[in-house]
Amino acid sequence: MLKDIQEVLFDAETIQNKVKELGEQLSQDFEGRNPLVICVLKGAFIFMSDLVKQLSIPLEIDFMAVSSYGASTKSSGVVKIIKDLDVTVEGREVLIVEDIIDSGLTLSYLIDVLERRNAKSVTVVTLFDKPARRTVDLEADYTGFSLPDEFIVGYGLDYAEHYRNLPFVGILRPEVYTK
Ligand SMILES: O=P(O)(O)OC[C@H]1O[C@H](OP(=O)(O)OP(=O)(O)O)[C@H](O)[C@@H]1O
Ligand code: HPA
Ligand SMILES: [Mg+2]
Repeated sequence: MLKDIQEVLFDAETIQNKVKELGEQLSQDFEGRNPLVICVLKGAFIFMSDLVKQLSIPLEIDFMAVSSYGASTKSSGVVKIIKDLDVTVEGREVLIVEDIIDSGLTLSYLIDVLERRNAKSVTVVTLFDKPARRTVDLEADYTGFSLPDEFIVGYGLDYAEHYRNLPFVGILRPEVYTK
Protein backbone atom coordinates (compact mmCIF):
# COMPACT_ATOMS: atom_id res chain seq x y z
CA MET A 1 0.00 0.00 0.00
CA LEU A 2 2.75 2.51 0.97
CA LYS A 3 4.67 1.87 -2.23
CA ASP A 4 1.69 3.30 -4.16
CA ILE A 5 2.14 6.72 -2.51
CA GLN A 6 4.24 9.19 -4.47
CA GLU A 7 4.44 11.88 -1.79
CA VAL A 8 2.96 12.46 1.66
CA LEU A 9 1.23 15.86 1.63
CA PHE A 10 -0.21 16.01 5.17
CA ASP A 11 0.93 13.81 8.05
CA ALA A 12 -1.38 12.70 10.86
CA GLU A 13 -0.30 15.47 13.24
CA THR A 14 -0.75 18.24 10.66
CA ILE A 15 -4.26 16.94 9.94
CA GLN A 16 -5.18 16.76 13.65
CA ASN A 17 -4.01 20.33 14.23
CA LYS A 18 -6.16 21.58 11.36
CA VAL A 19 -9.19 19.58 12.54
CA LYS A 20 -8.81 21.11 16.01
CA GLU A 21 -8.63 24.63 14.52
CA LEU A 22 -11.76 24.01 12.40
CA GLY A 23 -13.55 22.55 15.45
CA GLU A 24 -12.80 25.60 17.58
CA GLN A 25 -14.04 27.99 14.90
CA LEU A 26 -17.21 25.95 14.25
CA SER A 27 -17.92 25.67 18.00
CA GLN A 28 -17.95 29.47 18.21
CA ASP A 29 -19.99 29.96 15.06
CA PHE A 30 -22.63 27.30 15.89
CA GLU A 31 -23.06 28.17 19.58
CA GLY A 32 -26.77 27.97 20.46
CA ARG A 33 -27.81 26.64 17.01
CA ASN A 34 -28.00 22.87 17.70
CA PRO A 35 -26.79 21.97 14.19
CA LEU A 36 -27.52 18.72 12.40
CA VAL A 37 -24.03 17.62 11.38
CA ILE A 38 -24.17 15.49 8.23
CA CYS A 39 -21.31 13.18 7.30
CA VAL A 40 -21.03 12.56 3.56
CA LEU A 41 -20.05 8.88 3.36
CA LYS A 42 -17.86 7.20 2.71
CA GLY A 43 -14.96 9.61 2.26
CA ALA A 44 -15.72 11.92 5.21
CA PHE A 45 -16.06 9.21 7.88
CA ILE A 46 -12.66 9.77 9.54
CA PHE A 47 -12.79 13.58 9.31
CA MET A 48 -16.32 13.53 10.76
CA SER A 49 -15.38 11.40 13.75
CA ASP A 50 -12.31 13.53 14.54
CA LEU A 51 -14.17 16.82 13.96
CA VAL A 52 -17.17 16.14 16.21
CA LYS A 53 -14.79 15.39 19.10
CA GLN A 54 -13.54 18.98 18.68
CA LEU A 55 -17.03 20.49 18.72
CA SER A 56 -17.88 21.64 22.23
CA ILE A 57 -21.55 22.51 21.54
CA PRO A 58 -24.82 20.54 21.54
CA LEU A 59 -25.41 18.98 18.11
CA GLU A 60 -26.97 15.99 16.37
CA ILE A 61 -25.38 13.81 13.71
CA ASP A 62 -26.65 11.91 10.70
CA PHE A 63 -25.14 10.20 7.67
CA MET A 64 -25.75 10.31 3.97
CA ALA A 65 -23.89 8.14 1.45
CA VAL A 66 -23.36 9.50 -2.05
CA SER A 67 -21.07 8.30 -4.78
CA SER A 68 -19.94 9.48 -8.21
CA TYR A 69 -16.33 8.32 -8.61
CA GLY A 70 -16.50 4.51 -8.40
CA ALA A 71 -13.17 3.01 -9.52
CA SER A 72 -12.04 6.17 -11.34
CA THR A 73 -10.03 9.31 -10.57
CA LYS A 74 -12.61 11.44 -12.43
CA SER A 75 -16.21 12.09 -11.47
CA SER A 76 -18.77 10.14 -13.49
CA GLY A 77 -20.85 13.33 -13.36
CA VAL A 78 -23.77 11.38 -11.88
CA VAL A 79 -24.19 11.73 -8.12
CA LYS A 80 -26.16 8.85 -6.61
CA ILE A 81 -27.69 8.76 -3.12
CA ILE A 82 -26.76 5.33 -1.74
CA LYS A 83 -28.13 6.04 1.75
CA ASP A 84 -30.37 8.93 2.71
CA LEU A 85 -30.64 10.76 6.05
CA ASP A 86 -32.69 9.20 8.84
CA VAL A 87 -34.10 12.53 10.02
CA THR A 88 -35.87 15.45 8.40
CA VAL A 89 -33.88 18.65 7.83
CA GLU A 90 -36.86 21.01 7.65
CA GLY A 91 -36.12 24.09 9.76
CA ARG A 92 -32.72 22.74 10.84
CA GLU A 93 -29.33 24.43 10.72
CA VAL A 94 -27.33 21.90 8.73
CA LEU A 95 -23.54 21.47 8.65
CA ILE A 96 -22.33 19.28 5.76
CA VAL A 97 -19.01 17.57 6.50
CA GLU A 98 -17.08 16.68 3.33
CA ASP A 99 -13.61 15.20 2.90
CA ILE A 100 -12.92 16.91 -0.44
CA ILE A 101 -14.42 19.25 -3.00
CA ASP A 102 -13.09 18.52 -6.48
CA SER A 103 -15.43 19.16 -9.44
CA GLY A 104 -18.03 20.44 -6.92
CA LEU A 105 -20.75 18.22 -8.39
CA THR A 106 -21.37 16.20 -5.21
CA LEU A 107 -21.71 19.29 -3.06
CA SER A 108 -23.87 21.22 -5.46
CA TYR A 109 -26.21 18.22 -5.65
CA LEU A 110 -26.34 17.88 -1.85
CA ILE A 111 -26.93 21.58 -1.20
CA ASP A 112 -29.76 21.50 -3.71
CA VAL A 113 -31.37 18.47 -2.04
CA LEU A 114 -31.14 20.00 1.46
CA GLU A 115 -32.45 23.40 0.35
CA ARG A 116 -35.40 21.76 -1.41
CA ARG A 117 -36.12 19.96 1.87
CA ASN A 118 -36.31 23.42 3.54
CA ALA A 119 -33.26 23.34 5.79
CA LYS A 120 -33.07 26.65 7.69
CA SER A 121 -29.40 27.05 6.71
CA VAL A 122 -26.81 24.93 4.91
CA THR A 123 -23.13 25.37 5.82
CA VAL A 124 -20.24 23.35 4.39
CA VAL A 125 -16.96 22.33 5.99
CA THR A 126 -14.44 20.44 3.88
CA LEU A 127 -11.01 19.24 4.91
CA PHE A 128 -9.59 19.42 1.38
CA ASP A 129 -10.30 21.56 -1.67
CA LYS A 130 -9.03 21.32 -5.25
CA PRO A 131 -10.19 24.67 -6.66
CA ALA A 132 -8.45 24.16 -10.02
CA ARG A 133 -10.82 21.29 -10.90
CA ARG A 134 -14.15 22.96 -10.29
CA THR A 135 -16.84 22.52 -12.99
CA VAL A 136 -19.54 24.20 -10.88
CA ASP A 137 -18.98 27.53 -9.18
CA LEU A 138 -19.09 26.89 -5.45
CA GLU A 139 -16.99 27.31 -2.30
CA ALA A 140 -17.10 25.71 1.13
CA ASP A 141 -17.73 27.99 4.10
CA TYR A 142 -14.80 26.39 5.97
CA THR A 143 -11.80 24.72 4.27
CA GLY A 144 -8.88 22.88 5.84
CA PHE A 145 -6.30 22.66 3.05
CA SER A 146 -6.15 23.67 -0.62
CA LEU A 147 -4.58 21.09 -2.90
CA PRO A 148 -2.80 20.97 -6.23
CA ASP A 149 -4.52 19.09 -9.06
CA GLU A 150 -3.38 15.58 -8.01
CA PHE A 151 -5.39 12.54 -7.00
CA ILE A 152 -4.96 12.04 -3.25
CA VAL A 153 -5.76 9.15 -0.92
CA GLY A 154 -5.77 8.43 2.82
CA TYR A 155 -7.63 9.67 5.93
CA GLY A 156 -10.91 8.41 4.42
CA LEU A 157 -10.21 9.19 0.77
CA ASP A 158 -10.03 6.23 -1.60
CA TYR A 159 -9.07 5.04 -5.00
CA ALA A 160 -11.35 2.12 -5.98
CA GLU A 161 -12.22 1.70 -2.26
CA HIS A 162 -8.59 1.27 -1.14
CA TYR A 163 -6.23 3.45 0.94
CA ARG A 164 -9.00 4.94 3.14
CA ASN A 165 -7.23 3.57 6.25
CA LEU A 166 -3.95 5.45 5.73
CA PRO A 167 -3.50 7.84 8.69
CA PHE A 168 -1.93 10.49 6.42
CA VAL A 169 -2.88 11.99 3.04
CA GLY A 170 -0.66 11.49 0.02
CA ILE A 171 -0.57 11.68 -3.77
CA LEU A 172 -1.35 8.35 -5.42
CA ARG A 173 1.25 7.28 -8.00
CA PRO A 174 -0.38 7.75 -11.42
CA GLU A 175 0.93 4.28 -12.45
CA VAL A 176 -1.63 2.81 -10.03
CA TYR A 177 -4.59 4.14 -12.00
CA THR A 178 -3.18 4.42 -15.52
CA LYS A 179 -1.94 0.84 -15.91
O1 LIG B 1 -16.42 17.51 -5.97
P1 LIG B 1 -16.58 16.16 -6.55
O2 LIG B 1 -15.90 16.01 -7.89
O3 LIG B 1 -18.01 15.70 -6.61
O4 LIG B 1 -15.76 15.14 -5.62
C1 LIG B 1 -15.90 15.09 -4.22
C2 LIG B 1 -16.64 13.86 -3.76
O5 LIG B 1 -16.05 12.69 -4.35
C3 LIG B 1 -15.71 11.75 -3.35
O6 LIG B 1 -16.78 10.86 -3.13
P2 LIG B 1 -16.97 9.51 -3.99
O7 LIG B 1 -18.01 9.71 -5.05
O8 LIG B 1 -15.64 8.99 -4.43
O9 LIG B 1 -17.59 8.52 -2.91
P3 LIG B 1 -16.85 8.02 -1.56
O10 LIG B 1 -16.91 9.17 -0.59
O11 LIG B 1 -17.66 6.85 -1.11
O12 LIG B 1 -15.42 7.65 -1.92
C4 LIG B 1 -15.48 12.62 -2.13
O13 LIG B 1 -15.62 11.86 -0.95
C5 LIG B 1 -16.50 13.71 -2.26
O14 LIG B 1 -17.74 13.36 -1.70
N1 HPA C 1 -9.04 11.51 -4.00
C1 HPA C 1 -10.03 10.66 -3.60
N2 HPA C 1 -11.32 10.87 -3.85
C2 HPA C 1 -11.64 11.99 -4.54
C3 HPA C 1 -10.67 12.91 -4.98
C4 HPA C 1 -9.30 12.65 -4.70
O1 HPA C 1 -8.36 13.41 -5.08
N3 HPA C 1 -11.33 13.89 -5.63
C5 HPA C 1 -12.67 13.58 -5.56
N4 HPA C 1 -12.85 12.43 -4.92
MG1 LIG D 1 -14.30 7.87 -3.56
